[in-house]
Amino acid sequence: MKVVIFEAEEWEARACRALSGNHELTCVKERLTSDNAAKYSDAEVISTFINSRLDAEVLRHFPELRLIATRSTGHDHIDLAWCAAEDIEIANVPDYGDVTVAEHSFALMLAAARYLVPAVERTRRGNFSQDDLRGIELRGKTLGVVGTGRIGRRAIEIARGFGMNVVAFDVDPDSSAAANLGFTYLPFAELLSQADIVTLHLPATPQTQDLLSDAEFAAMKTGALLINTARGNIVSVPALVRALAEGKLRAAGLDVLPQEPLVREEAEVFRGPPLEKENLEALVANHVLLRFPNVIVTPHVAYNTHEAVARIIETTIENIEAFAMGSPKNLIV
Ligand SMILES: NC(=O)C1=CN([C@@H]2O[C@H](COP(=O)(O)OP(=O)(O)OC[C@H]3O[C@@H](n4cnc5c(N)ncnc54)[C@H](O)[C@@H]3O)[C@@H](O)[C@H]2O)C=CC1
Ligand SMILES: O=C(O)C(=O)CO
Repeated sequence: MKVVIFEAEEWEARACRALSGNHELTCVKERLTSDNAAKYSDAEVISTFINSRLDAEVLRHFPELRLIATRSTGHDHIDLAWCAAEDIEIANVPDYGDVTVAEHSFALMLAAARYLVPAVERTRRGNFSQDDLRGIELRGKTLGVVGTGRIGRRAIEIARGFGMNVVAFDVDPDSSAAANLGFTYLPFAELLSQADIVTLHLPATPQTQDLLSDAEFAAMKTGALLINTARGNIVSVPALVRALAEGKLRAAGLDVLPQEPLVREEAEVFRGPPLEKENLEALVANHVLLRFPNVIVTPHVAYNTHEAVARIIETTIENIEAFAMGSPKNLIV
């Protein structure tokens, strides 16, 4: 099959040589966009990371396309309806990141709880003042986990190790996990009112867009922490800014933001057509958010450990081979 791997770092391109000789392989460093898609229009299989937006505008350039092998767990960057209508299958990597992402959530949680970033910035300037650096312990606090899939369950295991109480919400609760890991499912509103720290581990879908907005922040405990390693648009950033400005939240640790490509490539915004009002608002809100001293933002790196990226490429190769052999794996249904 003609296979094109986009967003491929050199080591990934080398790893992809493990694909069987039956395939014609092209590795491209850049992300896939409507500007470069036509160059690869005979591809039957494409693989991208999450920075390529695979919507109709891009995918219509690929008349031969049969499989998208996304090198991610999340698939909100792909137009599922278009793919279904065009008989394009999608395979993801569902289980590379539970440990890696859950550990990053705790890195953010501890950093937010102990003001780690301002503390380190201060000592780097030779300032050893302890003013405003008194934090909180995790032990004995209640963690609210939204989404008890692979990453959420791993986060719960870590939380139990810290001596935290755990409450959780999931649209598809897993009672045996609750019994085995020692946590309690609650309705979403109750979780918000009981949790000292809320951590998000659910996918971005039309149903989860702005799941946390003004009403949900109002329902949270004053002084609560929010951790988001899931997807940016699950949290309304204007509402989050209001909650921080009003002192409702103590701090937030965020690995993801809405409109990440816009934030990352701001110069592009001014080269292209004027932004829609909604996107402009998201961009402005992100900027305000980035200036709060009690907000820690990492650049969507929760997935990024040596172990996890090796698992991603290994599974992607397996996904492509399995599809080519007629016994597809990890298809999103
Ligand atoms: N920041 C990063 O680098 C990474 C972020 N992620 C994000 O983490 C998300 C979760 O990953 P996994 O735990 O592996 O997925 P998973 O599929 O194992 O678990 C997701 C859970 O969310 C639940 N869920 C779905 N809709 C919900 C709703 N409306 N309310 C409450 N729960 C809901 C599901 O029932 C499921 O239990 C991914 O979808 C992805 O967006 C994943 C990997 C890396
Ligand atoms: O695997 C995913 O869904 C990611 O977000 C990787 O960054």
